[in-house]
Amino acid sequence: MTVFPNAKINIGLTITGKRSDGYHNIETVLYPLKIYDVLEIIPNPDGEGLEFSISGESLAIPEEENLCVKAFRLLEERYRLPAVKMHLHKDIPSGAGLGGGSSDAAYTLRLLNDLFGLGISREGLKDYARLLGSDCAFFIDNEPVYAFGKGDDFRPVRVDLSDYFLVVVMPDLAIATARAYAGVRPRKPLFSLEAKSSNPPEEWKALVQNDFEETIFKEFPELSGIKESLYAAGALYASMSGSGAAVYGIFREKVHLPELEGDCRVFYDAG
Ligand SMILES: C[C@@](CO)(OP(=O)(O)O)[C@H](O)COP(=O)(O)OP(=O)(O)OC[C@H]1O[C@@H](n2ccc(N)nc2=O)[C@H](O)[C@@H]1O
Ligand SMILES: Nc1ncnc2c1ncn2[C@@H]1O[C@H](COP(=O)(O)OP(=O)(O)O)[C@@H](O)[C@H]1O
Repeated sequence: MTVFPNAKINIGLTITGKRSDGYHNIETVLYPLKIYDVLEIIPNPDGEGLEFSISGESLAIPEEENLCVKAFRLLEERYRLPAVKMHLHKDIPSGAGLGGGSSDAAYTLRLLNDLFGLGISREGLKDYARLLGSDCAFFIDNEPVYAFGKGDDFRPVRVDLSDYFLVVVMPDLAIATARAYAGVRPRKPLFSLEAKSSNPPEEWKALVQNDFEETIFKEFPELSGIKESLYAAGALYASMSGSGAAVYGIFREKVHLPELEGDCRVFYDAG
């Protein structure tokens, strides 16, 4: 069976404190994007365990560190899984703040559960996903949410970008999430992102900000340049997603940005 793990953006992100487990408490809105990887899992009656293969965008990690493989191992320890072949085709850029690896992991859990009738509930799948990464559980339901705590507790929000045109720009650089968190000083939120995100995107520019931008834009000024280009092209709201490096713009109308396409991957109508 083949499924299409999708990406996400963060709409606003406040880092409110450092936790005793080394993670940070955050407040953010997670919103699914129409940018996809491809994941196929089929039974492999002549094989043993997991046969994993990968194509597309290259990842500089060994197979056992791939989040799809980690998700398989997590369930393999707890359930009787038949031998499978799993193929992942990567198109979602990595180190982008688009959650591609987390989505691959969540879709692996969902697909194994469906294929082999494991009977794991939605909440059970989210609990397994939380073991694989803070972003991962979001992709089980894949609905817009206000995320808090480590970023893996959720409440539904009324954010709907389906009438807008979303552009996601990924420059040729990757940012490691742990390093991005290490550079940020936590702060108290000025207002409730949960409440403000239900205001229309036209009002977000003055209200909704991503705390990672301050430090990451200093290190990579080209990202701030991309955000300015998106505003210059008429974006109602533009921001870096999560810990970067992707920057997105929300537009009222369809746009084409050839000036950004030379140095970056540009995804149109991604919302
Ligand atoms: C920043 C966010 C915003 O949605 O996403 P990305 O930009 O990575 O997509 C998330 O918080 C990332 O989630 P995820 O990418 O799953 O991170 P994890 O694997 O859980 O953690 C990677 C590392 O980031 C740091 N980390 C992560 C989450 C958190 N609330 N506090 C942290 O300090 C920790 O150093 C951890 O070791
Ligand atoms: N299937 C996967 N796809 C992408 N990245 C993966 C995957 N498995 C493990 N990783 C690792 O996870 C990290 C990035 O995860 P990803 O969710 O794609 O990006 P981001 O944290 O920028 O949203 C990278 O260090 C990458 O090596």
